[in-house]
Amino acid sequence: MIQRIAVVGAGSFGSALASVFATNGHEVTLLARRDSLIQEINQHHTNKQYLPGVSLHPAIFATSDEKHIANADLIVLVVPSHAMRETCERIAPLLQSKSKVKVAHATKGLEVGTMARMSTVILDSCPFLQEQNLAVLSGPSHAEEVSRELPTTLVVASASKSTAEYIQDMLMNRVLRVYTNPDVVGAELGGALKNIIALGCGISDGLGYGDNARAAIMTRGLVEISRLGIRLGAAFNTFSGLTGVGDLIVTCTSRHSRNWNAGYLLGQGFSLDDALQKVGMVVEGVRTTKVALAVANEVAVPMPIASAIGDILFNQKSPRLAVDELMSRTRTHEMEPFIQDATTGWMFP
Ligand SMILES: NC(=O)c1ccc[n+]([C@@H]2O[C@H](COP(=O)([O-])OP(=O)(O)OC[C@H]3O[C@@H](n4cnc5c(N)ncnc54)[C@H](O)[C@@H]3O)[C@@H](O)[C@H]2O)c1
Ligand SMILES: O=P(O)(O)OC[C@H](O)CO
Repeated sequence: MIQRIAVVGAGSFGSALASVFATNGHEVTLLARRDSLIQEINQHHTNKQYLPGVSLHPAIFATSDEKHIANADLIVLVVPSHAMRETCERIAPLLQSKSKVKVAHATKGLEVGTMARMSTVILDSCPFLQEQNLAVLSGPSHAEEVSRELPTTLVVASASKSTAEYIQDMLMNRVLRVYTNPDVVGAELGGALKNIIALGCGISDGLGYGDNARAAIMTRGLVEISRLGIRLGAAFNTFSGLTGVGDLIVTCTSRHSRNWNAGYLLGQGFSLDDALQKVGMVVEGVRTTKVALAVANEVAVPMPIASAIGDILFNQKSPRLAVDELMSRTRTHEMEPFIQDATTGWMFP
């Protein structure tokens, strides 16, 4: 059945998702802020700043008039994490009489200050919404490829199977395969925390270190983010799925990745401000590093790689020194949790 979908945020991923929904025959309104972009999307079906060389589906209707949100069957929020609360607070009055509307978000970050996941921010600012109607879109899905209809997989996570399946049904097509998952916490944390590790891989590549170093950062980085995620309530299996290792692989190895590119520039010697300016799109990993380190400290989860990245980002530590320090940490076992063997002294998983 044709559904009315309002996509909020006309950056690279909002535009790509709007195009998928429109390709699948749904009625799509794309909420953008700049008049020039609205005209460009409606007249030329492009978004050259964020998706150069891509043709968006011509049926997408772009507007800045948020009243359109009130008529939607599904609202998809694709704004950066730092804009999620103000966006939700602004649209809340439009939704108050529509407590049953379905809301999904595709934002991969954590809120600075509250340390909250995005679904918590949405429910905090729109308390009349029902958790059962909320979903998270995540997984390895660079906008540059989704918008060119290159084969991609996504996960829609929701506490409600029927909400997840409703959105799965609207998104799936011959080039987009969508899985459902009940683990909202895991999907949100996997998507947000992998950005920290992608910054680290970019830094290592920017320093001129090789494939061995990148593989080490990805693997040990996955251990760290899973450890924190599980401590915060995520399911272990989610970190070995598309929203965990899948998204980690794509973000740590792709030339499209905003986080990897920002890290690469830092490794090459650019300042954080210059690196962010050069990337020109949202680099969620920077704020997420700050939040993750604060949370990890609170729950006593060790995150040596993330800490080193935090020192490079916020304490002007030289990337080369940070790598040297990581390499010379006290020797340890690979697997955990460990059980001490009284006879041999070895620890076994
Ligand atoms: N780009 C991708 O491939 C991709 C894929 C999956 C998920 N995501 C996630 O989607 C979210 C958006 O990323 P993106 O890559 O589309 O970003 P982007 O940098 O391409 O675009 C950001 C958009 O947000 C808008 N924006 C910025 N500040 C805002 C504010 N204060 N209020 C309202 N809107 C604001 C900008 O105008 C722009 O339209 C991020 O959390 C990102 O992690 C991105
Ligand atoms: O380009 P990045 O690094 O922001 O990553 C985008 C998506 O999270 C990839 O799935």
